[in-house]
Amino acid sequence: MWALRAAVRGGAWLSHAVRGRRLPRAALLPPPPNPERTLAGVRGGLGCSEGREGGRRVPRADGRRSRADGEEEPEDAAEEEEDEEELLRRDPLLPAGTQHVCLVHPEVKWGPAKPQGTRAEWQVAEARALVCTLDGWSVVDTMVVPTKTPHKKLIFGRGTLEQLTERIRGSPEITAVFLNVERLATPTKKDLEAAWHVPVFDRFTVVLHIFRCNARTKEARLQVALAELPLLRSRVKSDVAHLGGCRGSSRYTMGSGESFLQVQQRLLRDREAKIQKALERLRSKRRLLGQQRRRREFPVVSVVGYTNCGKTTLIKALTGDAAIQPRDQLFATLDVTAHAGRLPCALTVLYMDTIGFLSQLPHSLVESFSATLQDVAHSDLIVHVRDVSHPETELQKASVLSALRGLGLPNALLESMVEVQNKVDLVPGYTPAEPDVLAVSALLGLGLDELMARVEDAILRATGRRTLTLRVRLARPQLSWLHQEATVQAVDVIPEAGAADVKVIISDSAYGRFQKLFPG
Ligand SMILES: Nc1nc2c(ncn2[C@@H]2O[C@H](COP(=O)(O)OP(=O)(O)OP(=O)(O)O)[C@@H](O)[C@H]2O)c(=O)[nH]1
Ligand SMILES: [Mg+2]
Repeated sequence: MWALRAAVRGGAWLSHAVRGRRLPRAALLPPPPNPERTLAGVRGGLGCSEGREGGRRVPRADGRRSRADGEEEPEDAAEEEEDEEELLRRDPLLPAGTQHVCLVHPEVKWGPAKPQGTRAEWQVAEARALVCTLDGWSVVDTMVVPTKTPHKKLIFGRGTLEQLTERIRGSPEITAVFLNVERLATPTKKDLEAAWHVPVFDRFTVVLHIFRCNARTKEARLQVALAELPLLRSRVKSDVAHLGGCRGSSRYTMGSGESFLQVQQRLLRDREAKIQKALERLRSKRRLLGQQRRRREFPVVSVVGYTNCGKTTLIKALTGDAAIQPRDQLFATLDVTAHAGRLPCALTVLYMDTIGFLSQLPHSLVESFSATLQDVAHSDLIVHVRDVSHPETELQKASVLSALRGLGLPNALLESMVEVQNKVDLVPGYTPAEPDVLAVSALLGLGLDELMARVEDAILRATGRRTLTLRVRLARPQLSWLHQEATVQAVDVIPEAGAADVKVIISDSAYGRFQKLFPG
């Protein structure tokens, strides 16, 4: 799934610090002479229009395209598409092939840095699940290592670090270390790699990689590219610091008047602006689709929850959509997708499958995906799915609720949220402690009728729909209008009157239009 190289690199030069086994070949290359080329060519993707040849556009020396009006915009849709594809081209984050990972979990036992509401063993289980999500990766050793200094450069005290180093270096089967911290500063990563002789990864890189592998639509892929920028920024800084030691970081390059660092930072700013612009284009298209959907008045049910809790499985069960493929994987779903389903009253609703939450999800990842989650704000109902078989189910719930609060959703939407406790088949004799929740097994189809009835009730209330029986004349187009604009539940024809009594579920606005069109 992944090509080699970028595993331990923050650019080609990182390798100076990482000597030992299994070094990627490209990491041993000398630094390229031209920083623009370094980013655009070697790292693949920064400064995306630089270095392109052929075609109608000629890049300026600074890599930007000029237009008569001074605007720097793609000229047509095909070019936009091409630009987007180029933004998405990048080096792999993790090495390819089989990896035998040593999972190191720094445990803070006391003080303000001690994580609340969780236990080391649960955090280790989640970290293990993240590693095992990667193709060909397995955990061969797990160490929970106490630390009083998690914020210091090397995370552990000297003696502990020495013991850890001895154990890792004494285990030749270990090919990588997953250090279960949110983000590793580049110098820390380099020092640990130099000490341990294997690549070291943090949660950010692993989660980002999983996101990359699972992002299907262009929007999701661009969001991942946006989330990657902090990683590229810290690499640039560290590359420059390294260069400073051996070649002089503030050297001005190619007569441009910019220092090496400035060139690279500019390329990153350009890249960020281009990604934002491409995302905005895609989002405005989506907004248009949303408006069309609203015009047709399909109520929307957003299905949210912690990753792997069973959201996709539940939607599949509720809609019977055979094309949906749930997977036992963290972050299997990265795109918001809509699936039509019918409620018992025959009303069609759209279930929106959403990206799952993860506690301690790196901030920039959450931020870059928050626009996707903004869609939740436009739904008529939120269904919060929980995996009650998970040991950390309460913590997961708290983490989802706090993320939802952070989205600034309307109060009415938060208050009407339906909680679904899933995977009850894995907890024999399970009964929910709370009165208002529904216990289901999406996989076995248990409890779904009750859930549908609850969704129906909430949707009718939230969308101002009601059930009415309307007398229509058969000679007039009222019945076909109702079929199109409302949900017809029953038609009782009265032949002698040339009329019918029609039972419909109809929104307030549609009923208003009906009365105007067919007065009397
Ligand atoms: N035993 C059991 N397994 C379930 C149930 N619901 C889902 N699963 C399993 O849980 C795993 C994850 O299911 P998904 O539906 O992909 O979960 P998700 O919440 O969409 O996950 P992400 O998209 O990765 O956030 C799959 O292996 C499902 O078969 C259930 O009710 N019982
Ligand atoms: Mg899913």
